[in-house]
Amino acid sequence: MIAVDRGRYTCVLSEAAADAPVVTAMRARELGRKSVVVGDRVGLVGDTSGAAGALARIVRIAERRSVLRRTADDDETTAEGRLERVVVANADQLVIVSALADPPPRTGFIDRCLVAAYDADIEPLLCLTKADLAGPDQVVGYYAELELPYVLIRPDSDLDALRSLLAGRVSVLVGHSGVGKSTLVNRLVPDAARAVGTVSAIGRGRHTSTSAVALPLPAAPGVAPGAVAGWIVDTPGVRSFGLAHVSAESLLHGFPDLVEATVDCPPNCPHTPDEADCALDAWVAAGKADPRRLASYRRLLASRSGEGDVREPERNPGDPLAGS
Ligand SMILES: Nc1nc2c(ncn2[C@@H]2O[C@H](COP(=O)(O)OP(=O)(O)OP(=O)(O)O)[C@@H](O)[C@H]2O)c(=O)[nH]1
Ligand SMILES: [Zn+2]
Repeated sequence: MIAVDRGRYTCVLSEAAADAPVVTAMRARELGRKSVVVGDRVGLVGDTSGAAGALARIVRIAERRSVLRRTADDDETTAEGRLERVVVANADQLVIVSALADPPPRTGFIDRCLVAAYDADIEPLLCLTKADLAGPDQVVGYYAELELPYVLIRPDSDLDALRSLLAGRVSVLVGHSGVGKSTLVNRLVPDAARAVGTVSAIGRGRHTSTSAVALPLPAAPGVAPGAVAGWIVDTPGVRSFGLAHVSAESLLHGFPDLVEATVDCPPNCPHTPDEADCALDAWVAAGKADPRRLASYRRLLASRSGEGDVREPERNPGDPLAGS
């Protein structure tokens, strides 16, 4: 299933061929409350001809290989805020799109995405755009301990390195407004607007859609005409990942440079700043991890439990990369 709009699900009958029939379907009643999300492999019955006006029914959702989730918001005070949502099923990779300038990179956001990726058990890839405006050293330095793969994007660069990392996989792209995600999607899938526009379920082009949309990456010309080189899932509606559904321990998976320290924590240590025996403070004091990393982990911890300053909107001068 590659797109959904107002109860109409767009499905492709083959994920490997660019010209595979596209079928519009609705949920069958027997699915109960189970939601169908982009990336789901589904069983279809009824009219699967893909002819104009034809409507099939989704009767089955295959077991998911991975589940990328978010809590809609960190706001515990509203029903919406506590709602856990599946964003995409069966993704292999989370591509975190961040500009190096204009807007400046926000490691709080990147850290949040990393936690979501580890929680979903999919691989993160840092995609640093606007490399023509600023160098990557600060951001890359911050993640030095993580062996986080990254690619640099500038307007005139070829996208070969990125394309090879996307090849044969389902990759979800996330990023703040203005980082150049649309520009990148349009470069990767030159007919993205048209491709999505022709899918009746979506309406008039991608900008009318706020939910995730999967787009087939065209194979390099001459390599395998008509083949799909991989899929990217654009997530125009996802501006961040609320992490209320992730436990404090799981949250640590996004911080592999801190995990080792916690073997010296007392049992059930909450790892918060007011926990006097938390071993994380000594770990950082001993120079074994960057203090900004611990600060970021604790900001995410606090945002989860509804305490503290969740958004951290202002960049403070002592911590030029902070903010989520
Ligand atoms: N200098 C520079 N500008 C870029 C680059 N990529 C995109 N831009 C510009 O950055 C602005 C924002 O790009 P978009 O692609 O619209 O950003 P977006 O992340 O899709 O933002 P939304 O459309 O709000 O979701 C546009 O004016 C682009 O032309 C880049 O690599 N270098
Ligand atoms: Zn601790």
